Amino acid sequence: MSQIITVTNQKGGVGKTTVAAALVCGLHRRGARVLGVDIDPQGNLGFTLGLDIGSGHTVYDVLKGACSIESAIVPTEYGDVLPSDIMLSIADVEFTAPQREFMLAHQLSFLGDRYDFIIIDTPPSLNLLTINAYVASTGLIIPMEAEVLSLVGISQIQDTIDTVRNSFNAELKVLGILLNKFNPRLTLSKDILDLAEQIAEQLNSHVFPTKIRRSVSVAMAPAHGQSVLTYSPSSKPALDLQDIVSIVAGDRFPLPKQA
Ligand SMILES: Nc1ncnc2c1ncn2[C@@H]1O[C@H](COP(=O)(O)OP(=O)(O)OP(=O)(O)O)[C@@H](O)[C@H]1O
Repeated sequence: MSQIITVTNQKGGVGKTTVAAALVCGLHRRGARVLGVDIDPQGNLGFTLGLDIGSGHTVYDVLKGACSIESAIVPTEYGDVLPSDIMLSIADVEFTAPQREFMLAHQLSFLGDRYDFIIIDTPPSLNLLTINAYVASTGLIIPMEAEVLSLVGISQIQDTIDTVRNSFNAELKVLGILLNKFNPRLTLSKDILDLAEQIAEQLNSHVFPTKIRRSVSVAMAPAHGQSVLTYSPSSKPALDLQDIVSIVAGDRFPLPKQA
């Protein structure tokens, strides 16, 4: 069975796409069969993985029932991708069918055992698409920027997780909170770590022991159609993200020797 992991936080710019792209690329390099699903209308996951945006079917077409999920998946050097579409921004008003929370889970079920991992990148909001991702998922990773404002609004994610667990997907787990743009030398970052640990406890989860350090290489990688993992593999954030990939990959998919 596929492990389906959604990278989520309704706050913008905390590193969702950075983490999702690193997971797709890192798991693919370890020989896992991996699909990245981009449900953020901004389309940044596809862009980061080198996709030519706007050239084929998208997850929007799939959810509308206009094409099969198989026909919309695009293989890339870094793993398969189901690209996003700006039209997803009106999904909340457009998709009104009963059971609309299950649209994505239903479509992913057609893939059977084709993938070991499906990684879903989400928009900075808690809308119908985010709920669809939570309903389809086995686990969530919540990236947070290591600053106070990043913690504001976290209770809304908690409420959404509770709703999904109570009504749609009782098995949904929070795999962990992932602190990003972390500066271990700042006292503030230590205070943030304490707060993040309290939040994680409320979610029955933990803060990943590895924090993602800040580096400009992360911001430069998407312009080259790459995750920071391949764009700047020895940079601090790439090393940190490799740790997270290792945790997700487990013993089944160790890092190949030449990587
Ligand atoms: N560790 C880091 N060091 C430096 N810059 C980073 C780091 N992580 C992310 N960034 C930069 O921060 C910005 C936001 O990152 P990203 O797009 O991954 O966040 P997001 O949560 O997906 O955003 P959105 O909510 O808009 O979808 C990008 O410019 C990215 O390059």
